[in-house]
Amino acid sequence: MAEKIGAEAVIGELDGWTKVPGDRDAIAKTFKFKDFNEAWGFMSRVAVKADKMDHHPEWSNVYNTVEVVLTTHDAGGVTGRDRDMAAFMDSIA
Ligand SMILES: C[C@H](O)[C@H](O)[C@H]1CNC2=NC(N)=NC(=O)C2=N1
Repeated sequence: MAEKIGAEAVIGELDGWTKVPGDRDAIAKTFKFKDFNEAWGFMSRVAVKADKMDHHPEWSNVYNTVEVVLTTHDAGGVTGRDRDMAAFMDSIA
């Protein structure tokens, strides 16, 4: 199982990610795109990556905005898998 490293460690390394409020150890970011087509393209690429990694975001989409929360349920918090997924999202957004 992936080891919990914690939200604070990861938000210190990445731009624009924050710890979710409350007790839950998870990181969040809101991605804004030009329009729905750009947002959906991003989600499609992330979906392929998530399927390959077997690591899945919690997310929602409204038009050009994608809100993402990442945590590792199995580990009860943020792990390197979340950091890798967050970095991938940043690299293609
Ligand atoms: C059985 C399967 O590998 C697990 O349920 C995976 C799937 N995707 C997952 N995604 C996330 N974000 N956290 C997990 O703990 C997780 N576990």
